[in-house]
Amino acid sequence: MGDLKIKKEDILKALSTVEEPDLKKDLVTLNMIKDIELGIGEVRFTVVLTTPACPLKEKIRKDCENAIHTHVDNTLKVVISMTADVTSSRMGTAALLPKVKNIIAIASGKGGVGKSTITANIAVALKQAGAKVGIIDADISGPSIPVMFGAEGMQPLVQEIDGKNMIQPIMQFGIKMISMGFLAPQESPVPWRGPMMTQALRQFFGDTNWGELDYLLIDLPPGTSDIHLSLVQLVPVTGAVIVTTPQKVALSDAQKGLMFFRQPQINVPILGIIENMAYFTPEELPDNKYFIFGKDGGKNLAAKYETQVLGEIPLVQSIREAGDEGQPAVMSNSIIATAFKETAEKLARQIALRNANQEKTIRVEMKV
Ligand SMILES: Nc1ncnc2c1ncn2[C@@H]1O[C@H](COP(=O)(O)OP(=O)(O)OP(=O)(O)O)[C@@H](O)[C@H]1O
Repeated sequence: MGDLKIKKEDILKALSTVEEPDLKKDLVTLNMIKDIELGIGEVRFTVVLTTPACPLKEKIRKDCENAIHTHVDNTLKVVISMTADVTSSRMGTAALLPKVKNIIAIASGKGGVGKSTITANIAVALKQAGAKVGIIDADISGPSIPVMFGAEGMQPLVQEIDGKNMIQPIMQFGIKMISMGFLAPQESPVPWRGPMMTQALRQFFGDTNWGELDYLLIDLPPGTSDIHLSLVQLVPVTGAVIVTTPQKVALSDAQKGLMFFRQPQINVPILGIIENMAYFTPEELPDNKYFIFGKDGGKNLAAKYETQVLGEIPLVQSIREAGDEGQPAVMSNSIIATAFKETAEKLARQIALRNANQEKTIRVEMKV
C-alpha cells in the first residue's frame, strides 16, 4: 500500500529507469520530472516534454506509470501532468528575435505543390497542441496566407515600443502572422524587385512585434530566390521542410530546393519532406487511393538524401475548399485533420531532436 514511507527519491529512482525514446536518456537525467507530490496512496508529478506536439506523449506516460508500479508500489495511484517547454535552436544568443525559439523554413521547388496549405495546417496543428506559433508569409509578390486564414483585408496596427514603431502581427485562430497581403494592395501591378523583397522580409523579422514564440514558420516562395538567401543571412534557421508532390517534375525541383539548404555556406538542416497530394481520395471512400501523380516519390527522395518523410497528405477536395474559405482543413474533424496533426507531431519531434543534437555538439565543442 502506498504510504508515507515512500519518499520522493524512490519515485525519482523509479523514473530514472524511463528512457525518452528519442533522446535515449532517462527522464530524470534530462530534467523532465518536476513537482513530485506524495499523498496517501498516490503520487503526482509533472513531465516536462520538449514539445507539446510530442507524438510519444502517451508512451512516456505509460512508461512512467509502469516504472512506479514495478519499482515502488503497484497499488499507488499515479497522476501525471504533461506540460512542455519547447527547446530552442537558438540558445539565447540571437540578436534578432531572441524570444523566438525555432525558425522553420517551409520550401518547395515547384510552385503550386501546396506549400502555403501545408504551412497553414501545420501552424494550426502546433497551436492546437499548445504551442505558441507565428507565420511569416515570405512569398512577397504572391502571398496566400491571408486568404487561407480568412484574414483578407485585415490591416496590422503599428505601435511604438521602446521608441521604435513596430508592426503588430495579425492574430487569427491564435496564430500570429504577417504577410505582404496585409500591407500592400494586392491588385497593384508594380513588379517587386529583389532588393525590395529583401527589405520587406527584413521588416517582417526586425520591425514586427513577435513576442515569445515556440515556432515561427516561414512560407517561402517557390524555387530558390533572393528571399531564400536573405532569410538565411538574416536569422539562424532551425531547419527546413521540403514540400513536394510525388510527380517527377516536382521531385526534381524539390531536390534543388533541398540541395540549396545543404550547401556548406548555407548549412540549414533538412527536417524532412512532406509529400502533398500523395494520392487522390474521395472523402467518403478514404480507403480508395488513386496515385495520380505517381507513388513513393517523397519516400525515395527522403531515402536518397538521408532524411525522413514527415507526412503524406492526400489530395482531397475539402482541403482546397477549406483553404479558399479561410479555415485550414486541420480545424475540421476528419481523417485529413489527423494526417496534418501527425505530420506536425513528426516535425516537432525532428525539431526537438535537432536541438538536442545541437546541444550535444556545443557541449563537446566547449570541452575541447
Ligand atoms: N492536399 C490538397 N488537396 C486538395 N487541394 C490542395 C491540397 N494542397 C493544396 N491544395 C490546393 O492547391 C492550390 C495550391 O496550393 P498552395 O497555394 O498551398 O500551393 P503553394 O505551393 O504554396 O503555391 P505557390 O508557392 O505557387 O504560391 C490551392 O488552391 C490549394 O487549396
